[in-house]
Amino acid sequence: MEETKSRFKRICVFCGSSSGKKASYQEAAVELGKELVERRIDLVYGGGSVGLMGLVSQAVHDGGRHVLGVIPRTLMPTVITGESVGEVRAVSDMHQRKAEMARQADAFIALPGGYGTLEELLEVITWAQLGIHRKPVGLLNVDGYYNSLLSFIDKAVDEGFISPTARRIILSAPTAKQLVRQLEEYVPECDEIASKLVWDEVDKLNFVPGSRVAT
Ligand SMILES: CC(C)=CCNc1ncnc2c1ncn2[C@@H]1O[C@H](COP(=O)(O)O)[C@@H](O)[C@H]1O
Repeated sequence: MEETKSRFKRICVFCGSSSGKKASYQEAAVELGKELVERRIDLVYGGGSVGLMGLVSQAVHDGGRHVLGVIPRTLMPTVITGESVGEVRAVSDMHQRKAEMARQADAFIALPGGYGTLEELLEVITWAQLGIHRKPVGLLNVDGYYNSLLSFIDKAVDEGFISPTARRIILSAPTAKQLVRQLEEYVPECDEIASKLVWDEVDKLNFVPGSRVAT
């Protein structure tokens, strides 16, 4: 397979701890893993081997890229979340896990998933809106899984709860190849107020103003 260089060193993937009912969800998780390998991008994710999380991490590991699983100590027993491949970093709670995954990544992708995936996705979007980071965020909209979420967000824009600038934080595409290409081309727009906010070092998620990606 020919390798393509990327502006990203490591991407964080949020996805279901279940596999979903359609084979297309599972195929998309493996496809995304292979796309990261092809572009020489490492993975950070929530650890373990359950559901789509297991499929994407295995695909990246099999392709020879580094896999970092960030997992709260409580979820570490393999009877709960399964064996992790690659490096495992234990953290004390779910909040630390999200902060650590976000700190380690240059971009975020959400595959289909449930509450956990939505929560992680919406948090990094909110952080982008507040200027805590300017890393791209993409939805892998497999078989239109996220159509209703995207319609809801468009309604929130129409109703005046989300600004058009903040709407443009979320990228989406039906395939991994298209989505990663969009993430590569993403140019963050800065809300005037957010751009003036000064966040603590801890909160900043390695964002250096003026740099193309996180350092
Ligand atoms: C006790 C139990 C149900 C464990 C198995 N389940 C899990 N194992 C690992 N990470 C998870 C688990 N549930 C939620 N997460 C976190 O939330 C996301 C998946 O949640 P969900 O399946 O979409 O909602 C993942 O990205 C992960 O960071």
